[in-house]
Amino acid sequence: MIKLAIMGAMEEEIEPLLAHFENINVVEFADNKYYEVKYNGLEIVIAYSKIGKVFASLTAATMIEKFGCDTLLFSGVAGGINPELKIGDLIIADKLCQHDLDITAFGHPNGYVPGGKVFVETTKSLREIAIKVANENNLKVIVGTIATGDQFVHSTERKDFIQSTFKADALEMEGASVAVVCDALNVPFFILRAISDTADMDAGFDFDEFLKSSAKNSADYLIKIVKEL
Ligand SMILES: CCCCCCN(CO)Cc1c[nH]c2c(N)ncnc12
Repeated sequence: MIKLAIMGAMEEEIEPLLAHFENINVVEFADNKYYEVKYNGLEIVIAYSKIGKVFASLTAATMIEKFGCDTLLFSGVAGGINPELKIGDLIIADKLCQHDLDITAFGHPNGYVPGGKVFVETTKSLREIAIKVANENNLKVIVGTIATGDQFVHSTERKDFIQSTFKADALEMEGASVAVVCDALNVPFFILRAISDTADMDAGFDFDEFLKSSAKNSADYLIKIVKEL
């Protein structure tokens, strides 16, 4: 029997998820709120971390170490890099990296530190369930690389650096840290994002306009996946 963690970074990313549940028990811990529900015979813990890699690491580790979750699904929005990704489109990460982790001064590649690895792969079996659900629901999703960093990217210069350095298809601010935590703790995980902007000079405006609708796209798809677990 799996105990499922469902995580987002912002309240707007989990609000459309919480809407599916009732009898929610709220646990306050480490400056955050964890929402416990039962659904389809599953025990689920839902939380939003707050923005950025540090908060996301704290929440992912807490859901696993304190709440005993043994599978983690992330739902949220992202900036699109791959021109195939339009606002509202869905991307499933097959691997993730940290675009702002940089000790290149010592000859190391971008995104690498000793003992770490540039790319962390997500769990294949969870991706396969997600693809099956997408096919059954006629949903267009792409599978690709997501780059994570502690900055809201709103310039083609930074976007182009991330694309050329990591061949990333989308970018955001939490996924790779969730990946490192789950990988280290041996917990299967899945990262899903819907595009809210294209990380260029219009990113801020587009993000404000499309956060809600894109977060709902991601959440609605995630719920369909949860039903298959
Ligand atoms: C109040 C401002 C909240 C920004 C949080 C954005 N999330 C971070 O995970 C996703 C995201 C969407 N578009 C992005 C972009 N262009 N750069 C970085 N991250 C993103």
